[in-house]
Amino acid sequence: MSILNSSVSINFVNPLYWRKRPFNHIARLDSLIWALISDHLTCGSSSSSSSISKLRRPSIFSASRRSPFSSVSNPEMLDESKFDVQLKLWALRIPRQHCKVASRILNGYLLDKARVKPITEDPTSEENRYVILSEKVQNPDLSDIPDQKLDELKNIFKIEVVPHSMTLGYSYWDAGHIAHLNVHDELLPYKDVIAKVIYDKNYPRIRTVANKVGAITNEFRVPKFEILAGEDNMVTELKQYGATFRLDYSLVYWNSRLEHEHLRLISQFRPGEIICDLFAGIGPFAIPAAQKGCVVFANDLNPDSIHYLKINAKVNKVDDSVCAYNMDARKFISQLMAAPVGESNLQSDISMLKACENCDIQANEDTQFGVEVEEVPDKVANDLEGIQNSCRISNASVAAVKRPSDGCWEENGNAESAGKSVSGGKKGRKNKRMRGSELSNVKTWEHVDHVIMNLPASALQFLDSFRGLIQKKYWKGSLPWIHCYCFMRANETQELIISVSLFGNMLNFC
Ligand SMILES: C[S@@+](CC[C@H](N)C(=O)[O-])C[C@H]1O[C@@H](n2cnc3c(N)ncnc32)[C@H](O)[C@@H]1O
Repeated sequence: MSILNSSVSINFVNPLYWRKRPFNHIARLDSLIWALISDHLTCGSSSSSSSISKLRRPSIFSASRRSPFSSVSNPEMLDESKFDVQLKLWALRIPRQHCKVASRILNGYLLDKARVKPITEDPTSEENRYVILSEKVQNPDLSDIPDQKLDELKNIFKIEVVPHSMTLGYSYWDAGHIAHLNVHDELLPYKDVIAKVIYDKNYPRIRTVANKVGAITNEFRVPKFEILAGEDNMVTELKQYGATFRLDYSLVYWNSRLEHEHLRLISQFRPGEIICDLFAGIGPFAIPAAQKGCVVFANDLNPDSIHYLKINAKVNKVDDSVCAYNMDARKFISQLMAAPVGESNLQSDISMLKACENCDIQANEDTQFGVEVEEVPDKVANDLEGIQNSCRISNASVAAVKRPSDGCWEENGNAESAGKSVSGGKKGRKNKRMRGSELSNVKTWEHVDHVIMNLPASALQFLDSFRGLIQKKYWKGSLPWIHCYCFMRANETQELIISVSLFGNMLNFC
């Protein structure tokens, strides 16, 4: 069959992409530090104040964005309004007596911002209040919220959705314990004094001041840092749209500026869908997708990323629906989606198992944030069966794996919703969270809804792994969406990239 049967979406990442994104908290921290640097240098010496006018602005202040500083040599002129972030959200207008129970039901879907209450007064009536929904609820039809929760709400009151906007301003923004700098060449002679000022003025809130050195060249896309002041500890915790992420900046890839892109893509997923993330990092697609009720097979070549991905799955209580793998993406997808055919597949099952075992979390290793992550032994019913059994499944005894002809979700007596899921995943399986035993029945050679390939520098080169992978005799329902990120040079067009990537790789459905 021809390529037309494959559904591939290529997300073009324009080099200016990051600059177009709204400020995020890391960038904002850069700005605050920049203010501090400016302050220190202008106040500290007259010669440095003259050099300040020649200083290059931090990268977030691109030509397309005005600096928050009207005059960089005068910190008094800091334009705080430039730090404003406008949130356009949805809220439920609810009789005030039902707010408490509504908040309980909507747990995980409420606005989750430090120091901001998700319940506020209705400006039009004293009898009601607004329950503000999180950014991940993007549609006023509330299709991002599980049906079961909506049904529960509807049994109590009539749901009324209203738009709600709010501004998080300069005073709102806070920073984690790491001040992460990107000191430009002109400032390098001052780097230690800059770090000392930041550290002294902000300790104990900021306990580590680190500077990024050199360009990122390694395959794991991890920047190198030098510690300029404080303790050598790059482990931190941050939040994105309600999910918590732990990571070691010195070991894994992380870019807070991708938050909106993560959110945009996840808003396309429906509960019950099967997602494969080939370059998952520490899980910014995988964790929220699982929170939405998807089943996620997440892979990354960097063992440290997988270590934190597993921790993050546990911390966010979705470890029963995220399977983590530590392999090269090409091998991962070929093994994940290949139909089981006798002995050759046994080999791949075993290698998948090994890949999983290699990155097991050590018992009680990550205790610094007060959560202990325990070793959960792999429970695999039968090595001869599908590779999905190689997931580390907690709190579940794995049910006997069904033959490919069995309905994916029959176990719930919900074959119809299974049918929906596999035939294009309109609404999935009623948003029910996967349990380990159900997860073990997912057959990724029969159906996958979305594949994420977020390694813009080279993801296109992995597209040929799909050639001949999907077998018509096993496959059920529509073909997967392949979300493949790439950079686009000025002299390239979307059409060119699509034609080279797709026809060059001859994606097909055999
Ligand atoms: C640009 S990062 C994206 C990570 C994550 N999706 C995110 O948004 O934060 C790309 C990831 O691909 C991983 N990676 C690089 N080469 C890989 C390969 N051949 N197979 C699997 N993962 C790979 C890196 O370790 C890195 O975590």
